[in-house]
Amino acid sequence: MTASSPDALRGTVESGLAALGLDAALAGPLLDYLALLQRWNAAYNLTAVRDPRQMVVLHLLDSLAIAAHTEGLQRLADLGTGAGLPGIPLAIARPDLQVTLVESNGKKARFLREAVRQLGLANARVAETRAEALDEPGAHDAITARALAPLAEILAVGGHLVRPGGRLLAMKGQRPDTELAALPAGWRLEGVHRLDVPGLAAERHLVVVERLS
Ligand SMILES: C[S@@+](CC[C@H](N)C(=O)[O-])C[C@H]1O[C@@H](n2cnc3c(N)ncnc32)[C@H](O)[C@@H]1O
Repeated sequence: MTASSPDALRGTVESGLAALGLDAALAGPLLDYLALLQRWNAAYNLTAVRDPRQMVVLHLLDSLAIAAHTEGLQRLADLGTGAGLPGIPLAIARPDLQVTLVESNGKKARFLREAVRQLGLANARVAETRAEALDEPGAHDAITARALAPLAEILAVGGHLVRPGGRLLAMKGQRPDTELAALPAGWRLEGVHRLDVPGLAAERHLVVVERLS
């Protein structure tokens, strides 16, 4: 059995889910998403990560490492979601969470619509638009962003989507101290949380910023 065989991949997903305190039953739909992503990636170039085991760790498990921080949220917008990261794994893991996948690139949005349809994700929808043009002021409990922009820029393009008291959940590598020093007025740093991504040695952090009332 190689590290990328179907059984090995399932094992990596299941042990990752266990480490994150998530249900092993999520492995099926997560692997369905991965298969779809691999299939479309051949023609659409959706992600530079092509090795299946790397895709499990860097995409699925990395996204799910913030699942615990979405507890209690009802509406979330994932800005610059690309191929659906972290939005689709979160929508799979949290069927009670309404996820809006915000993506301006037409090819990626097309993939997202197909993924939502084929995976039967009733709690996810695609907004093919730039985040700054999304006319849903204060409609979301939180916005997420991974590999999108510095914190101040994320808030400039998508801060209007967050309700007062709601949050930005920004996924970062090393602790982004320079970005933290440049937070705009009207926002308060709630915390910087170290993320443990199963199978990943690199440092990962989640920055949580609250919109003041
Ligand atoms: C580097 S990719 C990251 C994708 C995904 N979040 C991930 O972690 O794999 C950034 C994505 O954001 C999209 N994007 C950039 N600026 C945007 C904006 N203002 N509104 C919506 N999407 C945007 C790009 O089209 C691209 O797909």
